[in-house]
Amino acid sequence: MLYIVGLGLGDERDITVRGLDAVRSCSKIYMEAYTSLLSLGLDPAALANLEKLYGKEITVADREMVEERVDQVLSEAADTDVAFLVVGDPFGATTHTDLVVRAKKMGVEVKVIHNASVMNAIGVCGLQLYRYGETISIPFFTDEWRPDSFYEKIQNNRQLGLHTLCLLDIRVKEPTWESLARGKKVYEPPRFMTVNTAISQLFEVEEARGGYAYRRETLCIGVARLGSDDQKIVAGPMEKLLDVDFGPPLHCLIIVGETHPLEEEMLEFYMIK
Ligand SMILES: C[S@@+](CC[C@H](N)C(=O)[O-])C[C@H]1O[C@@H](n2cnc3c(N)ncnc32)[C@H](O)[C@@H]1O
Repeated sequence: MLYIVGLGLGDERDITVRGLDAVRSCSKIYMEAYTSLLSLGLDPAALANLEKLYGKEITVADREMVEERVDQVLSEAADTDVAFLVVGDPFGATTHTDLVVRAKKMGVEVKVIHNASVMNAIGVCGLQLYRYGETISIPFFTDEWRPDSFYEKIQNNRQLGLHTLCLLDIRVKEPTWESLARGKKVYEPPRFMTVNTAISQLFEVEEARGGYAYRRETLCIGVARLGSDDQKIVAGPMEKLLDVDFGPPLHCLIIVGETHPLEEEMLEFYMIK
């Protein structure tokens, strides 16, 4: 059996009771290591805390490993119980549908144990979840690569009066271009996009596109470390959020659409002074 277990957004104790029972019953535990800090091994204390609470050794599985060795994980799951841990919910934003499809094709039974995701915990900002449009991802711009296809999506959402959740790039274990050309991979240091970088990139795109999807005064909400004890949520005009220090990752950003009076009342609590 393959258990795909959501860990939630806070710390190791956010696992559900059902998730913990499943993990403790498994003989092998993998953890997805490309969409969150906790699982990145960048915080060794967090990993040690997980292992201590779960009473199991955890193999951190980076994107390369999941892509290249998934069949090995699935063969193990055909013979014994294996848990694959995902920070947040297994189907929140980074879907693990491909893993489920492959498992099912190999005849491996799958059980999913859900948890909170950035996609629903964001409700704490006060904007109603059913008034969001398409979620977008903002990638880091480089000198050669400045993809901005998210712009049309923001524009569509805003034309419909809907809010836009922007997920911000995480670059972990990315090989440098030069090392790929040389045929021997050397990895870039890990990077996480801040709310500030996301806003500067959005301004750059807006300027290049002629400017009508959003403006410097558009109301936005910057969110950092959602679900943890030190989460930070600040609402205000986009240009003012540029100067706010949101602290350590992970960050995301909301471009606010048309608001309902109750949404506005809640937003007041987060408004920049
Ligand atoms: C691809 S999603 C991962 C989704 C995860 N499986 C879940 O269900 O929450 C990763 C992006 O979501 C956002 N994110 C995830 N966790 C967050 C948190 N605790 N606080 C703020 N943003 C977060 C960041 O922008 C990050 O780059």
